[in-house]
Amino acid sequence: MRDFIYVGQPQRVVFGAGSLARLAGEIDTLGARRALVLSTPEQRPQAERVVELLGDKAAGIFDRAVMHVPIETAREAREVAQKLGADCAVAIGGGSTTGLGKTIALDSGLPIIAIPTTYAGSEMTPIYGITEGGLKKTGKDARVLPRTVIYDPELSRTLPVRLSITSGLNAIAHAAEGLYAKDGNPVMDLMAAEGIRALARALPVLRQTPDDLDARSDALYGAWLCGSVLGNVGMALHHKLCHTLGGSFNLPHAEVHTVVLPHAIAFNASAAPEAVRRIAEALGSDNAAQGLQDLARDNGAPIALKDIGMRAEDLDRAADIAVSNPYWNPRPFGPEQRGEIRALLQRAYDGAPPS
Ligand SMILES: NC(=O)C1=CN([C@@H]2O[C@H](COP(=O)(O)OP(=O)(O)OC[C@H]3O[C@@H](n4cnc5c(N)ncnc54)[C@H](O)[C@@H]3O)[C@@H](O)[C@H]2O)C=CC1
Ligand SMILES: O=C(O)/C=C\C(=O)CC(=O)O
Repeated sequence: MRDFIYVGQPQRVVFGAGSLARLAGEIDTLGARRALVLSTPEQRPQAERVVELLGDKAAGIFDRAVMHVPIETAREAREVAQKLGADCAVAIGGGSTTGLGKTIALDSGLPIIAIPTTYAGSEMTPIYGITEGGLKKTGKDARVLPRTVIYDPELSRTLPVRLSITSGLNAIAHAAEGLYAKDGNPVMDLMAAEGIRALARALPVLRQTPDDLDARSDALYGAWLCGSVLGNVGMALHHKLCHTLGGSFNLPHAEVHTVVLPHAIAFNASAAPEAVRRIAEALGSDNAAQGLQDLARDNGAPIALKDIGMRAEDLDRAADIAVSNPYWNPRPFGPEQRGEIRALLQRAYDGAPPS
């Protein structure tokens, strides 16, 4: 019998090839006048293109976004926004740039327009992350949810193939865990299954032809759906393991998601059989966990933690951290399950088949 709570998120989403051209109109719709444009150093040329498009609606560029949002960078960006008299920020880039925008919004309330160029999905969530003194903390706050999101598949054409695949699997992870979230609902289930389907279809095409605009559009559509799921329901074991490995051992975000996901899904398979059946169906596979590892490996993405910078001697500490403050999960993974989580991490480290 159905029993759920659904809360819609107040966001405006503009999707389509060439939709970057609608940015100035979207700033008007927000009632704003001067935008600070945020980017990573690598994406400064895209930020400059935005400034050119905006003319006198551009207050300036802050191009120092980096992964996991160091608090010093967030403070600096906030000061620059204030000094330049910006009344909104435009974040053009992946999760790192969107994350920087979110930390500005957290204190200042400055509205954010996100223009995602990866498939991380942060633009659809009220989740923020910030790193202080080497420790990353995450939180949820409605103030950080971007007010407007412009999805222009043209902008992701330059995303390197490896990051296209791993970022797509980062998105799939949001949907996969959404299907067994304790606060899930039928709308999110539909979005999750459709998001996984779209990405599973698009990624092999992008591996072969990274410039294919239809596949870029399909992947970004999947990222929107999967990001929406993450924004609406809770995270579980998989995200906890990735936050532990990324935050405490500085592993690359999308790659960690890619490697860990098959193992987390295998761990949860007996406790959430219907969710896992739906993941497999959306992947077009008869085994969800193996289907996810195949999707990664067949498209040139890493499947072993040892290949993305993890050290064998850190596995014990990773298991300790992960079980010390667990997220809700359909199969418990607190201190009593430490041995099972350590074994899961070993399989992920080795790149073994999920079991
Ligand atoms: N709060 C949330 O809901 C979520 C937050 N995140 C956060 O996002 C961060 C990771 O974001 P990602 O998108 O994986 O990577 P990223 O934003 O760090 O981008 C990785 C690299 O790719 C470059 N890049 C991005 N798009 C490009 C394009 N179209 N063409 C060429 N280069 C491009 C960037 O400039 C950067 O150098 C992490 O800090 C993670 O914690 C990720 C997912 C959800
Ligand atoms: O793991 C994810 O992809 C989702 C959430 C985060 O990364 C949290 C953050 O913003 O750092």
